[in-house]
Amino acid sequence: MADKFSKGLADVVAASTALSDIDGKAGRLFYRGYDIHDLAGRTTFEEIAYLLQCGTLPTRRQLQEYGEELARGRTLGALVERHLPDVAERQAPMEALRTLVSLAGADDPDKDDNSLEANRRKAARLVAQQPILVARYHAARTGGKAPDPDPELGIAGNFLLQITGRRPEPRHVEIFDTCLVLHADHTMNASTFAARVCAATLSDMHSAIVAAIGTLKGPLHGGANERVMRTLEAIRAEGGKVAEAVRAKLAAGEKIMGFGHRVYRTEDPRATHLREMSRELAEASGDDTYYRMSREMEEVVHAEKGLYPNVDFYAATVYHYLGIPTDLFTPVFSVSRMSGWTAHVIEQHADNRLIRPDSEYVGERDRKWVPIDERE
Ligand SMILES: CC(=O)SCCNC(=O)CCNC(=O)[C@H](O)C(C)(C)COP(=O)(O)OP(=O)(O)OC[C@H]1O[C@@H](n2cnc3c(N)ncnc32)[C@H](O)[C@@H]1OP(=O)(O)O
Ligand SMILES: O=C([O-])CC(=O)C(=O)O
Repeated sequence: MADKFSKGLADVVAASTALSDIDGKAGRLFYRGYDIHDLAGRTTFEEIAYLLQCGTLPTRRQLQEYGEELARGRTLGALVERHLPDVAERQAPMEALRTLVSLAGADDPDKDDNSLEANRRKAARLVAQQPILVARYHAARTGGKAPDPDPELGIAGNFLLQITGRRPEPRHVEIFDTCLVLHADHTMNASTFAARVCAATLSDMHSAIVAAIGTLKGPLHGGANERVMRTLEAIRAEGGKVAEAVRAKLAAGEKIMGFGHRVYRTEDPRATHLREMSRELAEASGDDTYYRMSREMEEVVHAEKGLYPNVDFYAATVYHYLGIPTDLFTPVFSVSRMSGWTAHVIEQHADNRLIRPDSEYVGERDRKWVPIDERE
């Protein structure tokens, strides 16, 4: 029996990892030893996925080969193709992804193989397929057809192309690529932990990813980015009184979406980049209302609660200005985090032990069993 109970496993070290590291006091984040500030804006998402899954930043040749593997891997299987229209009609985006990734597991050529090599191949396919699943889902529900991926564009550019139906501006591609880089991995966040718990039973890669998608969906985790935008939209529709709206929410005991973090005690280093990209896109769009509202919200929440924005806060307006539909914000998060989740499953399988914590029993004890006819 463990001697200490920590609600929400706060401050409990639940795994060892060589993938990412956070200094919550200093507000620093590292992927495999590289400072996020050195990676953001300088590396593509494909380089980061390779870094997480293979351990080093790729050479040009390795990146070329990895790009070819991703291009081959993005073809969807027969089961996914068959069920996609129904799923798009009946399920909300994150539910749909949970279903479609589960179906992709049945289609996967390595489905019965948990070896390191098979896991790496599955990881590349999952990274390649996730943006396609989101785009195809969106096309199916809107009755359109997603444009074919353009071999000149990477994952970021092709995603914007397929979602908006237009060839994206080069700067928009750079910005979105940076967003994907910033969301790729984040130590023992809830969805990654869920993936590792599943993988630690020696279950397969796709099962672990389905667990992760279901976990990312929640509003206290990845689902917050969509809620941020909905909050901004609602405040704008009611006259744009940000300070008043925030104070009313706090007075009602509501949480302000996009603020606070379990680990950071200062600014989330990803928010620093996202704020700047939001500002740039807002100014270029000719309507910076949502950016200005976000700045004001940040000031009020800090003054009232001492809380900082997390990764979900400015990601919302960045995606909005890039023309991504609001209900696809959390799916976009999953497009990036797929690189981290899959790397964590590889890492878990490579040095496994069942994850099975203890619980503190708070129920009644010593109750007497009573036959069913004598119960009241
Ligand atoms: C990618 C991501 O997952 S980033 C996080 C995305 N989630 C959100 O943005 C949702 C809003 N934020 C939150 O709910 C929390 O800050 C979490 C879930 C991120 C972290 O939760 P925890 O570490 O468990 O902190 P907890 O919820 O206990 O908060 C500590 C205190 O700060 C308050 N607080 C924390 N976040 C907020 C917030 N966003 N708005 C208002 N108050 C907040 C809590 O009410 C609590 O106050 P109390 O001690 O007076 O009860
Ligand atoms: O680490 C966390 O708890 C949440 C988070 O910021 C992430 O998953 O990116």
